[in-house]
Amino acid sequence: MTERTPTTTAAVEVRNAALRFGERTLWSGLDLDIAPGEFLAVLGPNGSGKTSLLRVLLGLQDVSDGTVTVAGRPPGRGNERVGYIPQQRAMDDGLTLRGRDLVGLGLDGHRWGLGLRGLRRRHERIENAIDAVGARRYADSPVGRLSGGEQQRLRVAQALIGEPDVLLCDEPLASLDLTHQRIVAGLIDQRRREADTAVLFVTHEINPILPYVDRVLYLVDGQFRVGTPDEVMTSQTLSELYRSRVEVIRIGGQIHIAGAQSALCEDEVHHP
Ligand SMILES: Nc1ncnc2c1ncn2[C@@H]1O[C@H](COP(=O)(O)OP(=O)(O)OP(=O)(O)O)[C@@H](O)[C@H]1O
Repeated sequence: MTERTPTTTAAVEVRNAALRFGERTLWSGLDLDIAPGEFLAVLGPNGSGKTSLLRVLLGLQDVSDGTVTVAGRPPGRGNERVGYIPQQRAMDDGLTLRGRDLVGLGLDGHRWGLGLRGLRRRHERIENAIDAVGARRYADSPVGRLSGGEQQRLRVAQALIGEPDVLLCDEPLASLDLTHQRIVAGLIDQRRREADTAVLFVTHEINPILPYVDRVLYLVDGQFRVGTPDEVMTSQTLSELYRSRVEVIRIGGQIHIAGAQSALCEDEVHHP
């Protein structure tokens, strides 16, 4: 096990940050502290800058203004304390990499020392990660042959094996069936409860993760709101953000959004 020092400061700190591409401002004046163990959902229509925010936190994109730290450091720079679950995409059928090797890639960049002891520790960590996501049955299969849900469980194991303090998830439930959505969302929630990992979860559909969400960051066309789901997911707040009438309806513990504006796409299938 990696030694964990208790974190008292924010896991992610964003100060007065802006991101611009040419004339276009995706967001500006963004202040955000994400606490250890907090689950933040990042919502918004296509092109509002959700993935770009993750890219900033991964160190793949510089902010135009302001400052950002992730797990106590500037983003990127080989920060082992950050896990990333990319958008679900089917892997190439011909990919012969085995499940356990895919999971092991999540340990690259970690120091294991030389010799058998290091190898044994690495092996144990991989086995534990595979068990934690219930992927033992297909851990030795070529990943290209696995179903989307099985592949996604392995990606979760790969992201969690480094014991991250911050977990960045980019629509990890897209194209999973309801059962697998529940399983994957539950695994992510379990991690933050057991290990105080802060979670940033980009999604178009809040309902599968609603029981876990502490706060929402909702981005629309350069504007944003941050708050609890009860504060942000209201007709008034979303109408202000979209600058047109939007109805938020809560039925059976779920949130449904209806709006005149075609830009709204929370209830549509996304990224076919
Ligand atoms: N490096 C770049 N240069 C110029 N424009 C960019 C760059 N990266 C992203 N953009 C633009 O910024 C906007 C936001 O993109 P981003 O992928 O962050 O949106 P998103 O909210 O994740 O959208 P989606 O829901 O469709 O995934 C898009 O219009 C995109 O074309």
